[in-house]
Amino acid sequence: MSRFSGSTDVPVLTADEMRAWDSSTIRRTGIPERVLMETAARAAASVVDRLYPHGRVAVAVGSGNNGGDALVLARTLAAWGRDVIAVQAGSRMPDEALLHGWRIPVVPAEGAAEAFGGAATIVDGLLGTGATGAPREAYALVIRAMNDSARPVVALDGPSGVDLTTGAAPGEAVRAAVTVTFGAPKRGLLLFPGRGLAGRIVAVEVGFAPREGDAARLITPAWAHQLLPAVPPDAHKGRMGRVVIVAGRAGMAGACVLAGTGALRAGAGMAVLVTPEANRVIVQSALPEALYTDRDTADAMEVQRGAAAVVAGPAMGTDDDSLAFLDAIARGSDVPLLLDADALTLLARDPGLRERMDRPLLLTPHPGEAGRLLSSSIKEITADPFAAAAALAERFRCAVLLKGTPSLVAETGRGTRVNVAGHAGLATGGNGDVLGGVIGALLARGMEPADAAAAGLYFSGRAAELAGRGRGLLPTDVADVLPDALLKVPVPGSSLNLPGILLDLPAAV
Ligand SMILES: NC(=O)C1=CN([C@@H]2O[C@H](COP(=O)(O)OP(=O)(O)OC[C@H]3O[C@@H](n4cnc5c(N)ncnc54)[C@H](O)[C@@H]3O)[C@@H](O)[C@H]2O)[C@@H](O)CC1
Ligand SMILES: [K+]
Repeated sequence: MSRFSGSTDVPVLTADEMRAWDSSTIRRTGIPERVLMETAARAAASVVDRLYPHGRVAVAVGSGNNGGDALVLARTLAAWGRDVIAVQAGSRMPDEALLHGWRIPVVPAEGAAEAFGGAATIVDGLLGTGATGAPREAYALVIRAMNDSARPVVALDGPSGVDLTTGAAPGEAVRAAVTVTFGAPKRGLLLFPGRGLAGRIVAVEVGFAPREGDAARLITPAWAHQLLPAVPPDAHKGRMGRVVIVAGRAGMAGACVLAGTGALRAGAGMAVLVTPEANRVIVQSALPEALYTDRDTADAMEVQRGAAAVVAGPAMGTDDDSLAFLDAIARGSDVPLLLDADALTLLARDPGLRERMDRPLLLTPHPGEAGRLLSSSIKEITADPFAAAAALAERFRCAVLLKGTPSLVAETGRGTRVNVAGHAGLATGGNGDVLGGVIGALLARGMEPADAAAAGLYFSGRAAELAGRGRGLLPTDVADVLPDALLKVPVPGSSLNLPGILLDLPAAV
């Protein structure tokens, strides 16, 4: 569950983008860097004071501006009457003047374990966006002492040791309970392993000017709901969108049922399931609300007549017959087409398929399928999913939903959207099929492919949150609560009154 204060626009930045935003703010507004630091550190101090109001606070100080934040925070907490001690990790302190004459005991890195042992809470102000590579020796020592202390750690801007652009942790890295991040969440806080080390993320506003240019953005509840077309009071099934679903080779009826269920639960006026005769009895018994068409005898053009969107691929098969049928489907209409699963494997085998169709297109690969489409390895895809999603969008001239944690939506010329709704309970076979159906329904209501993909991710994730956090969640459980997820913007659940946007990304169950 996340508290977004109703925001529709929350950027997700790389370290470079953050630095550029910082310097453009200073240039455009004349605000001194010291004031930004003061604001950031005071916000972080109030998070520490609200979440951990008792006992000594040990503040680990690096030699750059992240350490500067730490000193301002230390001084602020001291002025608020808190008992504060500083641990110096670098060969020098950032700027003692930041302490405004307040006397705070400082111990060297070698004294870190003892200082942390005597504290109730630790603040990590070692490294921020200016870090390069694995933390060097004195820093690594302090980080190890922090992690061994079993005290809650509040990280400033990011857990030290995590690359705030890629989420990589090449050496020692802080395991934080809370990360107070400045200006906007950094990419590396949403990508593993960084995401697993960041804890709860509080993004605080520190006085930056509005951002210029394209950046990745979070898919926020308010944004997703604002995109959702209203259901008119005089709606009829013809106006709510007919979704054609090509899924399930013989013996694989489940994929077809799940995609159809997703489409109908997301509000499609009608779902038409195109699947071999062998699947007919199962499909019609499991989902009597959907129409059935025999794929073996179907005419690709005829079957898409009256459709508002088409979803093709879940378990449809990767043999030559499936390729021929997919080709005929792709060329047989101009309404939006979503290609998932086997259809992506077929597209990788025959990329010319893209040139032979003339319609809005959305691809929804997982990293394995993305790797096949880009002729690269899964490792390369997951090392930089932002780049992979953008490369796919460019290569196939379409919207792309790259599945993962987080899932991303990219389209050339539009900033990437990052999903944080949902949890690992969605990691079950069949949830991708439901998602395809959900997005199909949103496409059928006239949403742009990238918007439908982003909203589909949000509403499916939100449904999983509503369905519960335990293990053993079935895709149909998620689909069944979709109507509730679609209903209204969730009310912020937090009563902590923190000075920023709270992202409570689920930890392990
Ligand atoms: N204007 C902004 O963007 C703001 C930035 N602020 C803070 O400033 C931070 C960025 O400050 P800096 O650019 O000074 O960078 P950092 O403070 O993140 O790190 C740079 C310092 O760490 C050292 N260092 C780099 N990599 C290291 C490694 N692997 N091991 C050991 N030492 C290493 C460098 O020699 C340098 O002294 C942000 O993360 C944030 O905390 C805040 O003051 C708020 C405003
Ligand atoms: K830090």
